[in-house]
Amino acid sequence: MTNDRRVLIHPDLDSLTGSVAARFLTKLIDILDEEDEAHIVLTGGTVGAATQRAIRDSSARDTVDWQRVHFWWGDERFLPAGHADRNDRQAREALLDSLNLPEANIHAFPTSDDVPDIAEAARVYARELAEWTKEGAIAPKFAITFLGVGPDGHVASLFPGRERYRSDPNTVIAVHDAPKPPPERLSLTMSVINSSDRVWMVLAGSDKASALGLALAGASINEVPVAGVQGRKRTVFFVDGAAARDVPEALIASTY
Ligand SMILES: O=C(O)[C@H](O)[C@@H](O)[C@H](O)[C@H](O)COP(=O)(O)O
Repeated sequence: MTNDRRVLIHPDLDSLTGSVAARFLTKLIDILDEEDEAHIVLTGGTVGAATQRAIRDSSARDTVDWQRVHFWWGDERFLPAGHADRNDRQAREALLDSLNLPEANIHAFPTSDDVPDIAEAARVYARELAEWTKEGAIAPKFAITFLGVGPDGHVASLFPGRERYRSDPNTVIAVHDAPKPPPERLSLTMSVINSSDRVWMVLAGSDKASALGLALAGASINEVPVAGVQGRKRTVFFVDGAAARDVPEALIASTY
């Protein structure tokens, strides 16, 4: 199988999230057969959260040795601890609180009350990433990075027309002007996202169709940031029929 970007089309959101959950748990078991631990990057957003709930509700959930799984985030809203809009709070409620998972395995971005200076918060998370990064790598060995995709084609908190964020040589950036509220966010950079073994994007709804179609038709990363996403081994778009409206036929791997 090549590393070409693959599009898997599902009839609706529920079948999409159920399929991703089943694939995720199966892949994680395979990975843990080979590796001592697995590092996973979670995403914020509604489709990401629905996917997390589907993993939580899967009958196969507890076949995974969660003690050996670490969770990170692709981005975070720069808000105080426990704020309802924080991606880590939403992921804990949707999935992590249901897992037999050590707290030390949860690598959340700093909170705005703990580290009030957002630039320092970005440096704090970059240091934590570095603690788990092997010699010669730029980030921990992320087995799977989940990403939601915005209607404008943003992923994590990398938005169109903000070249300075995507080409930043650091691993974590502070975003001050996010068009998706809240404006202050922290985000992994594209190079870190693309250092992942696998990037799995989850998107549903007709409002995502244009961005996905443009990205797959060769739009620039500046215009449609998702166009710049490429995992080291696999890059998969899990979509529903509405989001797949503009996907070139040749790129459709499966329709369920
Ligand atoms: O912090 C965030 O908001 C997310 O990380 C963001 O990148 C999200 O994944 C997309 O905006 C898609 O969100 P939906 O899945 O809700 O459309």
